Amino acid sequence: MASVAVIGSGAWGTTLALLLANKGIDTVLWEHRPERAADMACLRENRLFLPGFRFPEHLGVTADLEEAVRHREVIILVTPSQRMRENARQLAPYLERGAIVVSASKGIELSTLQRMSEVLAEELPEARARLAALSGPNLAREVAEGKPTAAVVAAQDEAIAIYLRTLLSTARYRVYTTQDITGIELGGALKNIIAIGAGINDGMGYGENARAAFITRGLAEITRLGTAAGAHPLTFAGLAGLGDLVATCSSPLSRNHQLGRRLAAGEKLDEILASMHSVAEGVYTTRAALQLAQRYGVEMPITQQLALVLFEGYDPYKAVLELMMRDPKGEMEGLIEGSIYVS
Ligand SMILES: NC(=O)C1=CN([C@@H]2O[C@H](COP(=O)(O)OP(=O)(O)OC[C@H]3O[C@@H](n4cnc5c(N)ncnc54)[C@H](OP(=O)(O)O)[C@@H]3O)[C@@H](O)[C@H]2O)C=CC1
Ligand SMILES: O=C(CO)COP(=O)(O)O
Repeated sequence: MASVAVIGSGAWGTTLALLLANKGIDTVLWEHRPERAADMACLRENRLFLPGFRFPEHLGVTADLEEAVRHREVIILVTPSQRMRENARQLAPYLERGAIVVSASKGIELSTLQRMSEVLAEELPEARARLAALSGPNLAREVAEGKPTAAVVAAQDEAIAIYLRTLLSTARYRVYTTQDITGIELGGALKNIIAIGAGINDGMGYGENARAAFITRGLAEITRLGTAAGAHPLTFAGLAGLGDLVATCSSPLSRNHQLGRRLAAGEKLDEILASMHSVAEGVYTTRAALQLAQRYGVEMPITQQLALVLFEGYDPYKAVLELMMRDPKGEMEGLIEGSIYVS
C-alpha cells in the first residue's frame, strides 16, 4: 500500500491527512513550524487549523521535510499557493524516484502567473510526468466531519489519475478523474475571486437571486479565461468549476466568503488579513487573474470591480452598480464566439 506525505498542515492538509490515515494508509503530515508540529504530535490534534479531530494511529507528524518525503510514493502539497515554490524546492532533494506529486492548493503564483502544477514542474522536473491536481467542493471541516462530497483529480497520465482516485476515495469522498489539469487548477483558483464577491453580496443583504446571478456570471468569466488558457470549457461545468463555486460562494465556512462579508461590513482589507490565521487565496488570485486576462485579451468585469474594492478601497455598493450598468451583452458573448446564439 502507498505511503503518503501531506505537505502543509492547514485545515485542508490536515483533513486530507486524516482521510488517508483513517483508511489505514501510512501517512505523515508536515508542519513547517517545529513547535506546532511538536504540539500536534503530542496533542494528536491540529488545534489551530482543524480543532476537534483526533489523529488516528496511522498519522505521523513532523517538521522535518526529509523525514516526511523520503521513501514516500505520493506527496500531496497543500500549502498556501504563494509558498508552494519554496516548499517544492526544499523537498526536491528528498523526493523518491517515481513518486507521484499532487497539488491540492487552489491558487496562482503571483510573481509568475503560474498554476501550481507549473510551479511543481519547474521545481521538481524529475516528477514532471507524474504531476496531478486535486480540486472540488471540499470545505475542509465538512470533509473532516465525514459529510459526503465529491472531488476531481487531474493528471496528464490517466493511469496516475486512476491510481489517485483509488487512493483518495472513501464512502464519503467520491473522486472522479480528468486529464484537464489546466481546467481543474484554474477552476479551483478562480472561484475564490467569485467567493469573495459572493460574501460581499451576502454581507450587503442582496439575497439569493443576486448570489445566483453572480455565481453564474462568475462562471462565465472563469470559463472565458480558462478556455483562453487552454482548458476544456466543460471542465468548468464540473466539480472544480460550478461545484466548487456553489460550495464556496454559499458557505460561511469559506474563508474567502468570510473576507467578502467583512469587506461589506466596512472593514479594511489589511485589518481583515491581519486578523486571519488562514489563507484567503482569492486576494492574490484577483491580482493574478487580472494580469492573465490582459495576457489573453479576455474580459473579467467582476474581477476588475473586485480588485477596486480590495486594493483601492472602492465602495462595494458602487462596484455592484457599475457591474449592473455595463453595456448590454449577449449571455454567451466571449464564450461561443461566432455562434448564432450570440446577440
Ligand atoms: N480549507 C479548505 O477548506 C480548503 C483549502 N484548499 C486550499 O488548500 C491550500 C491550503 O489551505 P488550508 O489547508 O486551508 O490552509 P489554512 O488556511 O488552514 O492555513 C494556512 C496557514 O498555514 C500555514 N502554513 C502551512 N503550511 C505552510 C507552508 N508550507 N508555508 C507557509 N505557511 C504554511 C500558514 O500559517 P503560519 O504563517 O501561521 O504558519 C498559513 O497562513 C490553499 O490553497 C486553499 O485554497 C483547498 C480545498 C479546501
Ligand atoms: O476551496 C474551498 C472549498 O472547496 C475552501 O474555500 P476557502 O479557502 O474560501 O475556505
